[in-house]
Amino acid sequence: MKFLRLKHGKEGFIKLVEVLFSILFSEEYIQCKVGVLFPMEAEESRVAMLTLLTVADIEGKGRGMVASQSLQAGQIILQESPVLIYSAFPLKQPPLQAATSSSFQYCAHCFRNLVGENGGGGSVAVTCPSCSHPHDTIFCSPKCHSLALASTHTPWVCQSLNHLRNCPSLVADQADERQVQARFLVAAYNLAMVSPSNFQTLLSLDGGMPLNSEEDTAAILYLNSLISGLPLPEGISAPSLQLTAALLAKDKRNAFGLMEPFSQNRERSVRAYAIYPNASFFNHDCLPNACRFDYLDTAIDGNTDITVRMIHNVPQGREICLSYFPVNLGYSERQQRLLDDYGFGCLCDRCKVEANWSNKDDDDDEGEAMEEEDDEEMGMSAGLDEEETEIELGGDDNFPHAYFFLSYMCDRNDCGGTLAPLPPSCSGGSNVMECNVCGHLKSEEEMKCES
Ligand SMILES: C[S@@+](CC[C@H](N)C(=O)[O-])C[C@H]1O[C@@H](n2cnc3c(N)ncnc32)[C@H](O)[C@@H]1O
Repeated sequence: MKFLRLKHGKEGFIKLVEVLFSILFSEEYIQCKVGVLFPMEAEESRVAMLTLLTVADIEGKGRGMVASQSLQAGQIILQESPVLIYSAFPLKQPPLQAATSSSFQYCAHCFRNLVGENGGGGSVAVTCPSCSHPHDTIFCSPKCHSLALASTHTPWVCQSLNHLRNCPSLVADQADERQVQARFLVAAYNLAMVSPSNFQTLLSLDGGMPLNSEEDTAAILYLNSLISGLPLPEGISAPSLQLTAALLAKDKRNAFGLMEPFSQNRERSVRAYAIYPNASFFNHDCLPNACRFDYLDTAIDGNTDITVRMIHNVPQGREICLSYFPVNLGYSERQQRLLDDYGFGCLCDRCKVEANWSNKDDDDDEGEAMEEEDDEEMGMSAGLDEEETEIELGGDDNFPHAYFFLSYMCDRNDCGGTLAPLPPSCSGGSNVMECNVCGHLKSEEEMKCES
């Protein structure tokens, strides 16, 4: 098998991994400066990808993405593959009757749905012969299986997941979240072995999260002892507590949830988590100017790629931000989530305005606030033409972002998605908006009729 061949036949590679581990597991590494750590080829590929965007220091936010040139509504500004991807399902076996809603349904490598209209599996699906719970590790095709053997599901991953699934303290006593974190750590340590440069990229991401609580500390201690107990390849020592803590923080701050398709009246759950090398530089804004699309169940290659598109035009030099959650959340919930998950309080223009709203603790849905706005104000905002799609935050002190909600919020029930125009063609910008959650396409005419 590939892993064993590497271990016994390619001493040079193993030496490299050993050196890497010995550096990585030392405390000094975690305190090193990022620039020093990128290998040349990773740095070069970043530069090549980022012709439209520049990574820059942004006051109070660390690094961020800035437009290197003016960007047009709908323009694709970033499309890239993950450096790391792992299942969002706990390790424990679901009861048989729940199997249809579990990881049984997905390819363990590309995470496409194995059933349903886009199911990639069908009769060619392959089960991992070495997994103790083979149903947890199904691949949609022999191709995905062989790709996984060399990357996401190496024999070491297979052995480690088997070990963890048989660990009663994890599968019986720990919360689902802990089991998913254990999956992440296995994926991350595997990355160090199969792609040292991608592992370095992972380590270079933001994640100096201070421990929030005794619970966090206990979780890190527990997970580190769990991972230290895995059968590590010869010559590789157990990971340090500091490295495990740093990896968990990087995951928490940078992982994107790849979601189940939208379905009305059903809460959307996460199918897999993915970490992208450049998309991780986007900071948050509660009124974003770009948004992400993913097309996990498409049949074409690159289904786990992230695509980031501009919501509206922005000039060169402007910071490009995403919203880390649906934009229709209320002020208090947004602040709480950012504090809990990312360790910062949001000071964006929208939050500055909403901080002064007297009912900010009750604002669980911005849509309601919007409906209370008078028609005149809404009509005026909706009347702005394409040339002026830069959002004006100065107009109305009470609800200056009404224009954003009217123009860029999906209005389908329970969706909460953001709309961005389809990519412009050589004949000009598109006037069809796509929702990044439900996928609904809406023409400018429909939008005008509604307003
Ligand atoms: C996905 S990373 C974004 C890139 C990051 N700034 C960096 O230096 O690599 C998320 C982290 O960026 C910072 N951040 C993002 N948006 C911010 C904002 N609006 N205000 C302050 N900090 C922000 C927080 O530290 C957050 O945990």
